[in-house]
Amino acid sequence: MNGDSKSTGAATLAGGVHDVYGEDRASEEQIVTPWSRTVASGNVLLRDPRYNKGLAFTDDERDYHYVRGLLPPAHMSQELQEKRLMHIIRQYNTPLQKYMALMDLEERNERLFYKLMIDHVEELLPIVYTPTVGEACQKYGTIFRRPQGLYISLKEKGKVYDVLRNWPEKNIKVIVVTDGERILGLGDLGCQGMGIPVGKLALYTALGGIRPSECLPITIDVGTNNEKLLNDEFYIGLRQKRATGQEYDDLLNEFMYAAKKAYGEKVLIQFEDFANHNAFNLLAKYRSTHLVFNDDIQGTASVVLSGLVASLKLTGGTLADHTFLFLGAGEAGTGIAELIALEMTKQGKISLNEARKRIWLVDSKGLIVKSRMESLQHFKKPWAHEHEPCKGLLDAVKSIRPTILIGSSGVGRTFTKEVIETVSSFNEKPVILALSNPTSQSECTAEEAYTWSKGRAIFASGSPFDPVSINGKTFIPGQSNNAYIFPGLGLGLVISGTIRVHEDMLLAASEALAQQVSKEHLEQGLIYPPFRNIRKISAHIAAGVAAKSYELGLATRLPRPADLVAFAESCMYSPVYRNYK
Ligand SMILES: NC(=O)C1=CN([C@@H]2O[C@H](COP(=O)(O)OP(=O)(O)OC[C@H]3O[C@@H](n4cnc5c(N)ncnc54)[C@H](OP(=O)(O)O)[C@@H]3O)[C@@H](O)[C@H]2O)C=CC1
Ligand SMILES: CC(=O)C(=O)O
Ligand SMILES: [Mg+2]
Repeated sequence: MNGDSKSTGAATLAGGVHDVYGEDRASEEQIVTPWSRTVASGNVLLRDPRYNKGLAFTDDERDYHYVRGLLPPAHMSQELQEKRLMHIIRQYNTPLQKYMALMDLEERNERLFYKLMIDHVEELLPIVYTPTVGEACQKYGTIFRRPQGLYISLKEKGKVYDVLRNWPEKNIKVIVVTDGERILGLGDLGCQGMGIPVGKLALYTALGGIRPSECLPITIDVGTNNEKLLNDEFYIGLRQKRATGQEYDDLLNEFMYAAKKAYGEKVLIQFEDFANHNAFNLLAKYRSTHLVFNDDIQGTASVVLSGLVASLKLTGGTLADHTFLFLGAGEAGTGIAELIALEMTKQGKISLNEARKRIWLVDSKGLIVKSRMESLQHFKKPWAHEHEPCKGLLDAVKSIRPTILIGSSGVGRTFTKEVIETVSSFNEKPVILALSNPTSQSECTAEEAYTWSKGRAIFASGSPFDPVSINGKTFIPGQSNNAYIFPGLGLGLVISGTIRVHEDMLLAASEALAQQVSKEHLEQGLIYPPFRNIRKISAHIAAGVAAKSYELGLATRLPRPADLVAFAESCMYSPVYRNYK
């Protein structure tokens, strides 16, 4: 018995605080009981990030909730706090310091964090999301302070449901899950991939309006093959090589069914940054039993298709009039290719086979052609057309003569001067998308695309680039990133009570996004609307997705709201401080 003052004779410790539960006096060997109050008032209220509002507590609130004296006497509105925080964040020298400051803020004051994110989305997105989140994942063990999200490792096999029940929130609507094997274009970061689900879910709230308490970031830790991490004393994950085969499948399966048991049939599970040897299989296995989608395959496809549809207004022609060449034939590349082909079949009298013939992909071994069929992974086979082998991208560009060039290889600086000059030599307005993240892995920079194409490229990239000035003309590069799609897509699925994701919903999301591109945007060479309008954009995407879901009979929230955009907007989380009684 360690907390009994009678037995020890010491009723107080540490400046007179009554140590009722004995934590302070317990020696390191003694066992203590973790304990916390359940009603948030006083110091507990101030330290609860969901309810804390710092100096914005009114005098009455300070009285009623026992915080008088726990705060300095001044009052500060949320707007003034926001101004102060932005000032502090802008003082930091490096993006990683800003990232850490923002994560600390989220831990301290959730509403203020989201107010900042929403009001300064263009400035803060590159911090909380790509590219900075990539660096944060690489250094996650070193910068680790408090855990965010739920870790399910091989050690939890057989207990996954219990682990999910440990999460403090019970009403979960969206899970983003990774196993950390393909984090952006940075490869296997093991357990440190947690930064990605955390970042994606912050965007679900800030960009898509899903309540923070309804979001659950999860990392499944099956080990890592990253030697550097395995030898890093600060690594936070299991120190073993990745489990594969049955052992991997069993843990994933246990997780998928435990998630449904814990949160219901309609919990949305977004697969994120799995390596392609698992990603396609997981999607195929669970798409008919769970509400799932793979962001890298499907979300990316939807955002890229949207940008391409918008770009047709600049280049002319229909999708089927274009020739597409991808560098990278993995999740992103083949996912985009499939959706483009599907859209072509919907637009015209063209078969899927005919549509696919307009699309070519290059992988690490060269152009995907028929003669390679035997050795190709299943997701590449539909793209193996009759053609001579081409070793590198440049040869493929010369031979295929694409009108649209898309980078999805995860390898930086692969769109060389020669590649861009060649593609620009036979296109008045070449469409060039350098999708790979983070910035270091981008196939080219915005400046390179505009300079080497002599200002003619219609360019967008996965990670943001600043505007570029060439010979007095300013070019504004767009960001082609699935962050435009998944928050609105998820919102649409959640508010309509959708039970399964259908490809037509991805097309609906894509179309809704393309509709937000105005004439003025196009005149500036932009094929995506600015992120600053993202909440409105997300509401439109959500409405498009929900409408499609009702049409397909997959929505369970009845009756169908008449005005789905207004309904989506009304469902969105607002970070404005609430009054407490
Ligand atoms: N902008 C956005 O919204 C998104 C961007 N991405 C980015 O796209 C990139 C790829 O992701 P993902 O498709 O999931 O990855 P995958 O690993 O599934 O695919 C990568 C592909 O690139 C090929 N590749 C690798 N190196 C080379 C090379 N030197 N030359 C030619 N091809 C090469 C691989 O070839 P092989 O098959 O032969 O190994 C593979 O086909 C990442 O950087 C990721 O961050 C992903 C999703 C969304
Ligand atoms: C954006 C994204 O999902 C990726 O790069 O993996
Ligand atoms: Mg991803």
